[in-house]
Amino acid sequence: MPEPVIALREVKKNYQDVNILDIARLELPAGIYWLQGENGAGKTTCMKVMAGLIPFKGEILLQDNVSSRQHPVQFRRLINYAEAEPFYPSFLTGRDLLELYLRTKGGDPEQIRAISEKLGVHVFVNNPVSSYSSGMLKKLSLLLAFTGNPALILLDEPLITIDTRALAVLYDLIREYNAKGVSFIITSHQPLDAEEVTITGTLKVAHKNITLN
Ligand SMILES: Nc1ncnc2c1ncn2[C@@H]1O[C@H](COP(=O)(O)OP(=O)(O)OP(=O)(O)O)[C@@H](O)[C@H]1O
Repeated sequence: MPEPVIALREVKKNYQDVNILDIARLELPAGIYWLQGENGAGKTTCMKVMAGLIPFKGEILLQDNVSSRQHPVQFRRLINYAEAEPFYPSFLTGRDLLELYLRTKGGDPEQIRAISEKLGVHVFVNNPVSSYSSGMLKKLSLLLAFTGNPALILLDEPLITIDTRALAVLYDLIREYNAKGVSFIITSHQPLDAEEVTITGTLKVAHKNITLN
């Protein structure tokens, strides 16, 4: 089996006393994965755990040797996450956030400028996020997910709220970045368009565990 892009070992996540995830072992080779599960099954929790954004028990390895425990900074640089319902401090502009991400995550500013124009973010990037519609917020969060040099990008419900033009751009980006070696895990209650992306496998979250098909 090729080197996994992400490997989970004995990962457990509780909210207060309630156990939400209990994953003994999961290894994913590079690819594009559709993460499925019923409402409340734990998909968003799983993504936040994978991205190192919330505390959990156990360990996650990226690219076989970057550990969530031993190399937390390097770990977070290799993984990007776009929230289902992004929320940013209202007084910031899209440009403030973009500059912060480019400063902390790095990556090619020209490439991000090009994506911004394709998604139409450049039109409103100088306005405070408090003035954005839900679709504009979503486009900004998707743009931020392509900053840096990630090995894995987690997209939580990326298909909802964006217009059809932005959706076509997003599918192009997923294909383009995947061809460059970037893996994706995507949650969606709607099927991903099989003509736009070839899914490597489906991941099912159920009974606190994740299975790969
Ligand atoms: N901050 C929190 N504190 C306590 N419980 C939480 C918190 N966030 C999520 N939960 C609980 O964890 C479980 C999993 O929630 P999660 O948001 O991960 O599900 P999901 O699969 O993404 O659902 P959906 O498809 O509805 O978005 C749910 O029972 C939810 O109530």
